[in-house]
Amino acid sequence: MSERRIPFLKMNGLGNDFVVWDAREAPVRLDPDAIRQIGARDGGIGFDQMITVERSPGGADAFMRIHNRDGSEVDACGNATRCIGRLLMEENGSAAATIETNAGLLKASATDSPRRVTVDMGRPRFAWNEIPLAEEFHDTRAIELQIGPIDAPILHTPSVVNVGNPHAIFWVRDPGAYDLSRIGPMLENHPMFPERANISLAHVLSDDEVEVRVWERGVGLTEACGTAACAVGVAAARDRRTGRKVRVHLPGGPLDIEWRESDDHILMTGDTEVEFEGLLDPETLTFEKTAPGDRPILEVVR
Ligand SMILES: N[C@@H](CCC[C@H](N)C(=O)O)C(=O)O
Repeated sequence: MSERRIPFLKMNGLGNDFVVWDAREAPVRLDPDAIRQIGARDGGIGFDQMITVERSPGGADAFMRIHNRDGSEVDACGNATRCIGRLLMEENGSAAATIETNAGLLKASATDSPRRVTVDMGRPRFAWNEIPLAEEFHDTRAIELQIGPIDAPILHTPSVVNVGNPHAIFWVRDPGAYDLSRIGPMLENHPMFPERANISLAHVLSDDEVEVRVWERGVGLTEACGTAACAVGVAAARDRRTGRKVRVHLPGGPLDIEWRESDDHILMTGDTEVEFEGLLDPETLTFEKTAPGDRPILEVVR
């Protein structure tokens, strides 16, 4: 057993779950193999993303580093931003927190419930080379891409958008009717997406409600994906399928998305949950759950 076991928190946003380390005082370094091992649902801690809270070089309350369960480092995670926002607001005793990410500086703010958090995810990007796509398209509301037989495609002409990470959204009648665990990997790794992509199947229910299932890049099927909800909200409004405020229903629950007209920013509001605390042995990669203490939550992971 290693002398220094690393404290962690297990959290989730609508079932999209994370292990969280506080690396502001002492670095936490885990290579992709270790991330895959501890992220595994069978035998590991089990998570969709690993979140490392670090000191912010840009002067925000903290920097948030994001790894997918496959060990890849990525730039954005909407649900984790709400979770880390909640921890930082609790730590600072304030109603707002700033979070630096590789995708930019984000702001979390409190709502009338401590577990419900709003995050300003910044502006969406629509240019083909910002998604990025492998081919030039002037109109990214519906790009030429399809899978299945040429004359009877299974899915086709997705909207694409980057909200800190790449998303493709297929508009369908019934998201539940597709075998997303089979189709998802094909689309995630499609040559059109040089950095791979998060894949959503979306059905517009009304002017302010959309139902969505997501295949996340580097993870697979998840209960919810905050950036996918943002991407769907923006793509739906851009195409006049809905208004600029929508409730996105994901398998794990709803997220409220507003694409604000005044500054083009996307606001996302939804629940966060603390599941348990634990200690990881960085040598053996084994862990144990520990009893919750009576202290600010982020102190637990110091
Ligand atoms: N679960 C996240 C998204 C995490 C990153 C994504 N899988 C990617 O590779 O871009 C969310 O809530 O946004």
